[in-house]
Amino acid sequence: MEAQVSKKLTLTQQCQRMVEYEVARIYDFFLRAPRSAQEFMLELQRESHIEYLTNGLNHLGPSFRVLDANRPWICYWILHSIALLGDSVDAELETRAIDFLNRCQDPDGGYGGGPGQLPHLATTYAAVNSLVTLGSHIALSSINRHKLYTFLLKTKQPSGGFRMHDQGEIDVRACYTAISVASILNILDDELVQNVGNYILSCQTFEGGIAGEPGSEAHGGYTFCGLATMILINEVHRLDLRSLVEWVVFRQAGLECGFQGRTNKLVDGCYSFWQGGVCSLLQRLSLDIDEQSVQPDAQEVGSSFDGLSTGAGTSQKVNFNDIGYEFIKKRPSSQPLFNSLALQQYILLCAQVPEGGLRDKPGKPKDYYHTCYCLSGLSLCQYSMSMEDSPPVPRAVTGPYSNLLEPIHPLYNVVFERSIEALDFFRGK
Ligand SMILES: CC(C)=CCC/C(C)=C/CC/C(C)=C/COP(=O)(O)OP(=O)(O)O
Ligand SMILES: [Zn+2]
Repeated sequence: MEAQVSKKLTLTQQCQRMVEYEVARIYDFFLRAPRSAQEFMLELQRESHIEYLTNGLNHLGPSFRVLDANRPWICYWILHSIALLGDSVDAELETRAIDFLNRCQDPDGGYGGGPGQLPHLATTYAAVNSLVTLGSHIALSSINRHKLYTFLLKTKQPSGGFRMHDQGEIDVRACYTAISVASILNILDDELVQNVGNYILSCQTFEGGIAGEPGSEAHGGYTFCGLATMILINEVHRLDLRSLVEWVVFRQAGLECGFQGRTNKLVDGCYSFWQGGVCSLLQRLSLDIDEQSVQPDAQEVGSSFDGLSTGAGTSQKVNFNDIGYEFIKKRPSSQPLFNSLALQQYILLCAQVPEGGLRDKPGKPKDYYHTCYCLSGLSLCQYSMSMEDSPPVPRAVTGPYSNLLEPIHPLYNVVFERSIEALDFFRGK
């Protein structure tokens, strides 16, 4: 009887078995295939992806009712994916996108999910990142920064957290989206930063990862948001970085070596960015992690990462708006914290749909969200072994070197060059 009960599989275990079977089938086919077929399977189908994405943007008009409260997100996922693929939209589509996002901008600041909808932090982040990705003077100057700052202050809570929207939920996503847009727009100040670090700290769990809110389970999406926020407000040393490293390195899992979002859950292509992003940020923090290892109390003292302030125990006034620039100057440790080649194989063989678009895992349909975050993760992998200013060496890129994507700024997840252009543009404001 006991033996029978123990053989019963939970739903997650049953799904895990089905995915394992499907993944084993794909890898078996790949390993037995002739070299030319293997090369094809590992090729990024750039043209098909661009076609799938451009079609999506063309259909984002008023008749596009699916995900109606999410249209700035669809814009961001598509525009960012196209930019990662080294392409851009034509002038007419660009003008339509700017006009549409402008109609989502609330007269009192921030962006809603569609024209006339309540401003929301998540769609504000998506709209700002879309406009930064478009990058033109018209796109960047369409953002009303003064009103946006007022909106951010309205969402700010005394606990340090932010509310997603008027009467909305308070969580780590809200902190990240608020701080990220304030940072790239050069409007981040002491008032917005006040107590944010305490809130994020209260969400780091016993496992080492970060949860959406205090008392919840550590999750890759929130861990990226929490870690990026702590870096942007110059308080990353307050996290327990060693336990964060230990948590994230074990999230690359399964036969397929993709990332899972949380312990004992299934691998999913989108975590290539959320968890891959955590690894990539931590790779640039290796000195701070070493410091915590030799001096466990470094967390408590006012140290912050080098290049911005002095060492432990001293507190020097930092210009928050310089952090986006300074962080990427930090030399990453030469080795990534995860198996980059195996993750690239997962993305290309299992998450890529050769006809265009990327997905969570075999058996799931493609969508713009997974296309965006699988490609963002693939880009992180490709550049994970390269030093500043040098292109990746061929052995760092799985498949042909023509698979190479544009690099991203790991704190904002916009194409690197556009992020610097936007930082320069708003610095002068
Ligand atoms: C910038 C921004 C808005 C970031 C959002 C970050 C993000 C992806 C958060 C994850 C949310 C969450 C708890 C998903 C769990 O879904 P699930 O239970 O279906 O998936 P799982 O089994 O993989 O955990
Ligand atoms: Zn996913």
